[in-house]
Amino acid sequence: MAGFWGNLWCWQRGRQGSGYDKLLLAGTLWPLPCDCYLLRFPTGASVPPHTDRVAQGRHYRLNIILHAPRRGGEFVCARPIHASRRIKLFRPDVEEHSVTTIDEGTRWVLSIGWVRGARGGDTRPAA
Ligand SMILES: O=C(O)CCC(=O)C(=O)O
Ligand SMILES: [Fe+2]
Repeated sequence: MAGFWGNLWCWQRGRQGSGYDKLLLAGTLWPLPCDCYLLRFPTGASVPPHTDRVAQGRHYRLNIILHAPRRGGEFVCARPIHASRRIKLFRPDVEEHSVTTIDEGTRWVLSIGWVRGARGGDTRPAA
């Protein structure tokens, strides 16, 4: 957990190692494990298909597309809970998801994740 909080307000490479960066803005452990990231995807970045599993509980994520790139950068998830142009609510632990290559421009996303049913558990950082 020290590693998690140590990353507060520091830009880091995204976990999928595919050219995007993440900034941990805030997080809580109680009453619900929760994290809030700003994600930045420069031209050429993408996210390959993956799931974000948690050790315990059900992981939910609400992604708000603050700024869409000029071309590319589409969120792909076959079974989101809710998906509109700017708002994506999904279960990243069970539904495979990905982002197509950003062909032109920069994509900015506010990503809020939480885990239900995991007292003292841990949320997985976004992506
Ligand atoms: O940026 C996105 O649309 C999805 C990134 C992702 O993999 C996630 O939020 O778990
Ligand atoms: Fe993800």
